[in-house]
Amino acid sequence: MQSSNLATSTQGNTIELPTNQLLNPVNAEQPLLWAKNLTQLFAPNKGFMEIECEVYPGEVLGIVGESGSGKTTLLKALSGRLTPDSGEVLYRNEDNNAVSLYDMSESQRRKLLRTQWGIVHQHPLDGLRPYISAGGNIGERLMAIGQRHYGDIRTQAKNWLVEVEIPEDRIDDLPITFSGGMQQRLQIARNLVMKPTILFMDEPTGGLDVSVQAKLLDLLRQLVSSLSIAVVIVTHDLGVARLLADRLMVMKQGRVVETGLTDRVLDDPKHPYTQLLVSSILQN
Ligand SMILES: Nc1ncnc2c1ncn2[C@@H]1O[C@H](COP(=O)(O)OP(=O)(O)OP(=O)(O)O)[C@@H](O)[C@H]1O
Repeated sequence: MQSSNLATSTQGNTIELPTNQLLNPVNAEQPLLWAKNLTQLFAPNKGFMEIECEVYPGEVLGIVGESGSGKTTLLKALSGRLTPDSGEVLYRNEDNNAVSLYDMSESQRRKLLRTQWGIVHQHPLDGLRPYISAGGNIGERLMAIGQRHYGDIRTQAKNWLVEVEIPEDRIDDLPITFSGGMQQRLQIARNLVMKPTILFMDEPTGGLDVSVQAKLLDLLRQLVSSLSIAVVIVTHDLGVARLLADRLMVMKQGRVVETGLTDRVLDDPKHPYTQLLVSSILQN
């Protein structure tokens, strides 16, 4: 198992990674995050049931399924934002200890989310502070992990704007003056600047025009692979899943009906529901 604390960014810059991030996800043997018998039901068949899943360091896990199958609710529970009815979510922390997300205090969980994890929402303004500058949106996350040097923070914010293809002279502009695609790229920069161990994304390209979607997907793919971050991405778009995910979990009515490597699941689906999902894409 190889580990390193340096990686090359999409712009060729060297980016420092936390020492607990592994650059060779395929050999990572222990999950970073895992769920045991996780259930959350708002009403019969509304939510998710008896979920068992693991996320390994550096891998991209895609959660796919039709609208209403429970993907977003599951993502919220996995990312510490929704206490489930029953079951456990465990996380391997920086000391290599397994900690139970919902046994922590609310403030410990919030701190974990602020300092070690990233969350990219479908609607960028849900994940940005609209009335502080673009640079401030990025810098705030660095301050959350204890950085205090204003000059360094501004330099890193500028580098990340460039990384996500936003002109650096927009650093003092408010996100509300940005296009939807730029806002989404800023949200991604805000989440990646503190080098999270896990990034949770809910339909990150969902609200964007098709041409903007393609560019953003390409950028995401490059960033995720160069930083070797573990990602859990919810999408109903199998094209997005194919492009980004190493492994897929297919959900139907709150249950996981199939899991496997992305190419296997999409090219040779075993469950009739997955077969239906895949064939409906092929017919479009
Ligand atoms: N807070 C809530 N209270 C009651 N019902 C809810 C709540 N949140 C979600 N649901 C219901 O749970 C089910 C699963 O919703 P969820 O948003 O997780 O599905 P999804 O697969 O992400 O769908 P979509 O792709 O449309 O976002 C839906 O029937 C939804 O209406």
